[in-house]
Amino acid sequence: MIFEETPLKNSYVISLQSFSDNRGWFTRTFCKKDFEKIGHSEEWVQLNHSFTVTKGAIRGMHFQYPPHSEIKMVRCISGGVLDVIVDIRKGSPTFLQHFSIELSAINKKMLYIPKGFAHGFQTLSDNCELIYHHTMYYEKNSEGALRYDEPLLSIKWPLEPTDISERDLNHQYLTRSFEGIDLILS
Ligand SMILES: Cc1cn([C@H]2C[C@H](O)[C@@H](COP(=O)(O)OP(=O)(O)O[C@H]3O[C@@H](C)C(=O)[C@@H](O)[C@H]3O)O2)c(=O)[nH]c1=O
Repeated sequence: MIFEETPLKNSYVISLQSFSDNRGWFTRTFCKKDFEKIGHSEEWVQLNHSFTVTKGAIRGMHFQYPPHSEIKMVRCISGGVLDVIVDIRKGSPTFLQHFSIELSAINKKMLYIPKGFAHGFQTLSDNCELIYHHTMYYEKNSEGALRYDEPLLSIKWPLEPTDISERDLNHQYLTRSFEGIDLILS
């Protein structure tokens, strides 16, 4: 596994190393020892899997408020997505900056998303499947979100949005008073 820190401190693009032969390939997607090198010691307590039918669909930008802030790791196992994270850590030098990367079944890249980030993606093909690892249990009442079209973020989605959930269309725009997530409370 190769870990490359993104410009947003503590978030990583992880490239997997595949062993190929005539049968196909084999790759490791998690190793406690390797992840300890980037300071990861928490347990994954939930694994989730989503399927999105339509190319151009957007899901996001989601996070959980403290004390349920979580580390997330995402991998696309069918199709491809533009995956986007936004730094909403209070006091962070990269506060409200975002990073995006294509994750696909072909490139097998994973994104490691620390606490205090919002996450979302747009599908670049039909029939996209994503696998998520989470260090916190899903807490409906702690869900938070930014809008995918938030002007303070200026995320450039590559495709015209084709499908967005009612919930995601109803998130509020940020106000200038938004100071971010205080991770001391996590
Ligand atoms: C996220 C989640 C949802 N649910 C339920 C709530 C709801 O009835 C149904 C669908 O939920 P949502 O509409 O929030 O699904 P979705 O919009 O796909 O939410 C996901 O979006 C991406 C961007 C993420 O980063 C994920 O962590 C997650 O928030 O599944 C769970 O039971 N457990 C979970 O962990």
